Amino acid sequence: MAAIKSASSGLVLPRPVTFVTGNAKKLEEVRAILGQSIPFQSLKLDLPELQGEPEDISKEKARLAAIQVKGPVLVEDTCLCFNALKGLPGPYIKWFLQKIGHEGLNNLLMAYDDKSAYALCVFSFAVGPNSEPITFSGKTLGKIVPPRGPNDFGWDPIFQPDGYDETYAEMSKEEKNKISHRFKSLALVKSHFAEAGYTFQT
Ligand SMILES: O=c1[nH]c(=O)c2ncn([C@@H]3O[C@H](COP(=O)(O)OP(=O)(O)OP(=O)(O)O)[C@@H](O)[C@H]3O)c2[nH]1
Ligand SMILES: [Mg+2]
Repeated sequence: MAAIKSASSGLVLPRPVTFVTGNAKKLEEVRAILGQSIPFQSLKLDLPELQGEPEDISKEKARLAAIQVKGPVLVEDTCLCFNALKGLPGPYIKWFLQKIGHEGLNNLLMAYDDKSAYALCVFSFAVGPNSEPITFSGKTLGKIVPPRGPNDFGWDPIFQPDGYDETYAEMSKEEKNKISHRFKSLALVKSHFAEAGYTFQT
């Protein structure tokens, strides 16, 4: 799908952007963080859980999503990386969380003094199925702690961002959305959209 360069400003996208995710909690946060800054629609699709480096995984997700949507897409892939384990579980956190839970994730670090970790969110934007996706990475540093706070979203109860006494789960949504990996990644997406001056074909 070709994007057209408008005479006056930036690229004209063939359609509004579709944020593709199977995760309702991600969608909630993306809506709260983006507000009206980037108009988007959402599509619930369970994209394959890919292997590899975070940026490559996110780009490939965007390619697969753009093929299905046949238009401009945003996707994101989230990693939780333990420094003592050289970045693992990283992109495989979904399965680790599902299989061993918060306690098991804490136990993985039992043999190490270093409990430091980072949450990484890599958004990818693709104009269409034939265009190379662009990635935007946001990282929040913190440490892994025994679970505290409501169990609404994934590993939020065991991630305590640096400089805070609360885990992500104990913070209000507004507070998390001001400092989170997702907020930082979306700040770059917003800047990109502002610089590119995208408009949409009607
Ligand atoms: O406590 C959390 N706080 C967060 O801010 C957060 N963001 C993602 N996750 C979880 O980490 C895994 C990422 O895997 P993931 O990126 O493949 O997501 P997903 O498969 O759920 O959705 P998607 O791939 O369809 O977008 C999944 O288990 C997500 O539930 C989070 N947990
Ligand atoms: Mg996924």
